Amino acid sequence: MSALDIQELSCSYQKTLVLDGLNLTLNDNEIVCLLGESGCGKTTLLRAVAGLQSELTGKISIRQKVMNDIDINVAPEKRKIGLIFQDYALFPHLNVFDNVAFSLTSKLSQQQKQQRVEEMLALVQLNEMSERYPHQLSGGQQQRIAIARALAYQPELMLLDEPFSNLDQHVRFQLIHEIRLLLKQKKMSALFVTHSKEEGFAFADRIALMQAGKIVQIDDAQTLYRKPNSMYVANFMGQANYIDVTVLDESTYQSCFGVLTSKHQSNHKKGQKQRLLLRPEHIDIKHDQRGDAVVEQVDFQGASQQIKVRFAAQEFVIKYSNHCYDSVLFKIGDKVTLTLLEHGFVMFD
Ligand SMILES: Nc1ncnc2c1ncn2[C@@H]1O[C@H](COP(=O)(O)OP(=O)(O)OP(=O)(O)O)[C@@H](O)[C@H]1O
Repeated sequence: MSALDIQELSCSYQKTLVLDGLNLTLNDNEIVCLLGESGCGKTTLLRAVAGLQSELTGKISIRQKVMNDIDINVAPEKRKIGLIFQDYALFPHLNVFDNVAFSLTSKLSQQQKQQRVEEMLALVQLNEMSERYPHQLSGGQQQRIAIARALAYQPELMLLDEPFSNLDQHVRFQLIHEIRLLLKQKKMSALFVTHSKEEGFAFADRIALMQAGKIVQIDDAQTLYRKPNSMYVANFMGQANYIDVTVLDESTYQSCFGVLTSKHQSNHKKGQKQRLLLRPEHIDIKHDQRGDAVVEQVDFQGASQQIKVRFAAQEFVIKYSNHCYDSVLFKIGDKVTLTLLEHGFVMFD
């Protein structure tokens, strides 16, 4: 059964289309990340699923129950969703225990409530802190309480809007892994908004990349990075070099690196021009006094060097891994030779 099904969803603000006939399905026990640049409609989509958005057309179903359709608009509190925001949204005047207990229905006895809250606090490993108030907790602890509160309500779907962006780098990735594990333990499906691809990589099973109110590609992180379906996706997912190639036959291409041979056959036509994607780690660099490429910029990044090189009248960005202590260091003006390493022959028109 799908946890969430969105069909042809459109939404406008004052006649400006923000969601444009968008389709998305979340599987059971799946975490999907909505990724995209600022203003592409991520939060609007999350708000639409939560029932907080007006001016919608299209259909939204949660666990096959229709929430939005022509003449249907189920109220937010009846959608059985857990919401987590960037600012934690805890009640400052309630202690941790009461914050977590807040959304529990009055149908539960006092003892059942106590049990549920204790279970949730144990889950986020904060049972020692039930008497504290939000201002006595770190940002990471407050977010774990917000998660405990959302889970206590036993939602059918979790919606998370930039939940990690107020935390520093170290706590952020620790919490991302912790909460992912927790959602998996609880077999919870979740839709998660971020503009950070690193967060998406770490937290989600699949990433839906949005552009101007549409999902342009949805896949796991490796596929999005290695097999982007457009230059927009390729550029969003990481640094990209492109070279012009001419198709010689179904598996060979003429390029500034000579003739390139792919292991796979394509249906490109002989003579066709294509743009070939080369990630910075697909190009090897070696010092060479007789080399026909020149180093223009070097950024030492600890584990690697990012090197800009001019070759064949264009600039290439190369990632050189400092895998041993005395790895070669490059400097501006060095003459070098570039060689292509194995890559996926991803090409665009
Ligand atoms: N209440 C509103 N009234 C008018 N326009 C709005 C309103 N809320 C959002 N918008 C516009 O709708 C578009 C999508 O906004 P949305 O907040 O969904 O984007 P987003 O992808 O979540 O962006 P960000 O990453 O910056 O949060 C933007 O162009 C935004 O300016």
